[in-house]
Amino acid sequence: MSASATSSATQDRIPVTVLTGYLGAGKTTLLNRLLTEQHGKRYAVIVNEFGQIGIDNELVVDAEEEVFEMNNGCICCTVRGDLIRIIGNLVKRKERFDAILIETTGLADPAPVAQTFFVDADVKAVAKLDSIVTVVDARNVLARLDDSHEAAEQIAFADVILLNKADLVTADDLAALESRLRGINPTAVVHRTERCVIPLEEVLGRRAFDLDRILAIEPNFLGEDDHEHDDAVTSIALHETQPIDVNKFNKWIGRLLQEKGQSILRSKGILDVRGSPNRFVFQAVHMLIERDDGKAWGLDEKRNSKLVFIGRDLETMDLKAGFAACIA
Ligand SMILES: Nc1nc2c(ncn2[C@@H]2O[C@H](COP(=O)(O)OP(=O)(O)OP(=O)(O)O)[C@@H](O)[C@H]2O)c(=O)[nH]1
Repeated sequence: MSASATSSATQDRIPVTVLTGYLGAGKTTLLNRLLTEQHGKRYAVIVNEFGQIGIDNELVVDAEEEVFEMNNGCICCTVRGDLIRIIGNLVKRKERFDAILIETTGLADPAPVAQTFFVDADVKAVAKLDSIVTVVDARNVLARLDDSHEAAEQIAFADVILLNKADLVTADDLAALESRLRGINPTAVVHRTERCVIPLEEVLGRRAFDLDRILAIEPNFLGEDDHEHDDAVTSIALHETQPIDVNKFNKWIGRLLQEKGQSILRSKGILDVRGSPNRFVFQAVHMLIERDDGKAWGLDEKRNSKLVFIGRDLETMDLKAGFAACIA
């Protein structure tokens, strides 16, 4: 193939941006920000989450974009086949998409995700990895670097880092964090952000992914897949069909996270609250809780509640009984 033919083939491949970062760092916040900007482009979004009940797709803004959900496992392990299949299907309709955005679970090792774009011949022919964007939670990252190798991998693989939640730490903390990040990854562009506010062009279409840099960190990148997970982190998904009493729920969850928030890394739910026409959206990172009104329930819609916890020792916390006691 001539050089010009190669470069035009490369240009035709659909660019893929991988959004990664530890649980609760701000990946969905970033995704929503990108999707609501006036970009005039059409993106396909692939969301993978940890936990059997899909909540993230409901938290992604109601944009024009089509959202594909992969909930049956971690994107870097069992659902890689799904990823390959979804991308294959997407590019068949390529005229409709300018780029693909993939939000990984907070526990994903980005290496096997990135690897998919180099080792799978079908994917490689149609899509190219544009960049890996890692969102870092300024408040919790130091603890996570101590106890989770995924957090370090996500930073090491990044082409762009958003040092997010700048509002929750001091300027001195931010400077210290930034130098810690630089120690792990000297080449990524680091942006300090609050709620992932950043111009779209700093994140998308960077053409930043550099295979040689990755091979220098992980020489076996294109070889065998041998990544490991922190098996101590598990998830529990709860489902209720009867309406929830919001006061009981707030009291229960407040106390639970106060007492167990170190072990509960992330929790989120979309609840059917008695007397409310809207979904009640709850989310927390450790003990920091946010509550919001979500979309209104449709008149014929079957209302129900979903709640997911991700963390350590969850089976000791009687979560099912606690949630059941919040029924109105
Ligand atoms: N104070 C503060 N809160 C933030 C910021 N960015 C995001 N949040 C909140 O942090 C929580 C987690 O944000 P998400 O965007 O859902 O994080 P995520 O990385 O997608 O979470 P998972 O997909 O569960 O791993 C939400 O309650 C956000 O509103 C920020 O800059 N400052």
